[in-house]
Amino acid sequence: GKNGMSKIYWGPAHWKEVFPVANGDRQSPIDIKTEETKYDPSLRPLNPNYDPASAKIILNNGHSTSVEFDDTVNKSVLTGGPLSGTYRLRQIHFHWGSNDEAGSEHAVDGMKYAAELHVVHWNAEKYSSFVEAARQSDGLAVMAVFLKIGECNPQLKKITDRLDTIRIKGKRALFTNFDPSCLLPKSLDYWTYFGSLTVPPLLESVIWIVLREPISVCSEQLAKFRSLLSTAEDEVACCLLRNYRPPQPLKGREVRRN
Ligand SMILES: Oc1ccc(S)c(O)c1
Ligand SMILES: [Zn+2]
Repeated sequence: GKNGMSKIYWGPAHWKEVFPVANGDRQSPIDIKTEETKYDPSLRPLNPNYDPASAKIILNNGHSTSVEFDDTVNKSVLTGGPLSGTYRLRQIHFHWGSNDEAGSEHAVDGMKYAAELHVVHWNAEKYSSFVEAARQSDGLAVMAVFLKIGECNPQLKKITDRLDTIRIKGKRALFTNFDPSCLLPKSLDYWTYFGSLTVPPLLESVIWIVLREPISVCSEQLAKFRSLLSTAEDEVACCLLRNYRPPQPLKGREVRRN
């Protein structure tokens, strides 16, 4: 990690030294080459069904900001799409860059968006906890939504307006009555492939569902994400300017589309 003294930057290039799976066969994110995606008629429509009462807190964990949901019961779930069974909503979080030109993790024909939202679910039908599911090849389902620079997003404002109260790493605040469907685009058309977490421990347990239509975000809203701190109270302040992992080798994987 970073500290005031020796600036040891623990960036993505170093992760393989501690997590060898960083060089695995199903790492994320990837650059989606649209001409090579394969239409799959067996893919069903996505069916997100979230209860706003499930939202609990908004958190700065030092490498992103997340909204955490009550995942002790099947109140907010995702079914359909490529999924067999019911996946329970756990949290949403964001990835962004130090400028508006890059920041998304997945790319589309080499093009990056300004940021990316991850809506994280776990297979509560087969496994008894998120931590157990995160170790299974079909344990997690993450919906990725691209954020494209444009109009300020009134739904995203509910989140960006609270970031000044959780600037320091480890800070959290109450955050309820929030249905993350409000951050989804009109079309739920998607690409899907088998991948991993994009942050350490980079576990290869994610069924990725990347929505093809982006939502909008304005520069001022992105600037608020960058003003979060990656450092705790007792450390020299360091801004969370960027937290996206670059695209990883496809290693023969197929990307399907509905
Ligand atoms: O639980 C998760 C944490 C981080 C990331 S990038 C995920 O995709 C899931
Ligand atoms: Zn993520």
